[in-house]
Amino acid sequence: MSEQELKALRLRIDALDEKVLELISERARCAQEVARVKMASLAEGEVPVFYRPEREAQVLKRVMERNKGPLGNEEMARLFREIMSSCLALEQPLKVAYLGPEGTFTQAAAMKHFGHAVISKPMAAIDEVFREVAAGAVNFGVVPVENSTEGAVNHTLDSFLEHDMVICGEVELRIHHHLLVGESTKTDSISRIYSHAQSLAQCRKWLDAHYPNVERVAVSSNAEAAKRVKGEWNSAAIAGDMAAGLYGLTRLAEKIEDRPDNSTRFLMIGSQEVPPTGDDKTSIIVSMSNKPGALHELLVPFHDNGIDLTRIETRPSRSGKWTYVFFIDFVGHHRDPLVKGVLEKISQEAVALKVLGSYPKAVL
Ligand SMILES: C=C(O[C@@H]1C=C(C(=O)O)C=C[C@H]1O)C(=O)O
Repeated sequence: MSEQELKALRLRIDALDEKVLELISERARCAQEVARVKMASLAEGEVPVFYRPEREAQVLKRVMERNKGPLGNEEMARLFREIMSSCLALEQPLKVAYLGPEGTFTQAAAMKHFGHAVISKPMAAIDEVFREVAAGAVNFGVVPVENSTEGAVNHTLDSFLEHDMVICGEVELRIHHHLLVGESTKTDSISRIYSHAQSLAQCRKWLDAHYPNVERVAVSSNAEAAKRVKGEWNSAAIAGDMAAGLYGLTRLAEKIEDRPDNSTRFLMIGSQEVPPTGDDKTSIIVSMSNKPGALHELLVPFHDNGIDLTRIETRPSRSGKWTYVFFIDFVGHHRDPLVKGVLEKISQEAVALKVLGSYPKAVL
């Protein structure tokens, strides 16, 4: 390509960037106007709601539907995700607590869902995230809820039994683990591998094949594992890209998870009810009396009404020995007439029924 051609193309890009810049600024001014309208239409004593997850899901979906390339739909939606995040921050910067420390997959999930223009706060444990949200110190919390290889995150499910929380969103992340070492690690003398118990489990076969006699040490998070390795000559960590970058570690082996489709689902928790978008999910907790056929009774109304169950999990109820609660996710919104009918039917049979929230299905 000639120098002249290159110069002409760069001039075109400069001109386009100017237009993009002007359009983004115009969009941001619109968001400021939206904030003004929201404030002006408040009733006496009413708190303004700036963040509207249902609207954001619709914006992203529209972008993906209309995108003609060459950028892929997900790539384009990610760009718009960040533009919206910045526009919302002009209205009100969101405060988000997540399962920390910095560099965890939960932080990556928080950024994927809310974008980077949020004030984020790492918490030491899942229960702390719930408490921070309940105390009103942050607007939302982000916690892992299930992994495609290892199943439920029980700490999260149990925390829902203890706190009154509304689920207002979900996000899924593909989880890639790497074996990481620090500058001072002697790679032929590794005698200890740190990681979170879930991640050690997700890489069990790989570890059995490559480091069968090395001690596996479970720590509170992958980021904590990465942090420890930094100063030790005989240890390695299993963690993801964010932790590797944050602690300046190098990859001795990449993508070592046993299943290539290894993914984790995260929930956004808060106190805000989300209106329907037409493509929603609902999460409920139900406890049934301990009698034969109780689970069957619980599931029949879903089947009869053609409602798609996406997940069912059982946990001890913590209020009596050998009594259980069911965590159920299904497609639909609790305001849909069909879903309403099913929930009414179930509540007639159940000892207790709690709707944890209806929220847009993950777009990204
Ligand atoms: C602009 C609004 O407020 C926020 C910002 C949005 C955006 O930038 O598109 C969308 C929804 C809200 O989270 C709105 O409610 O429309």
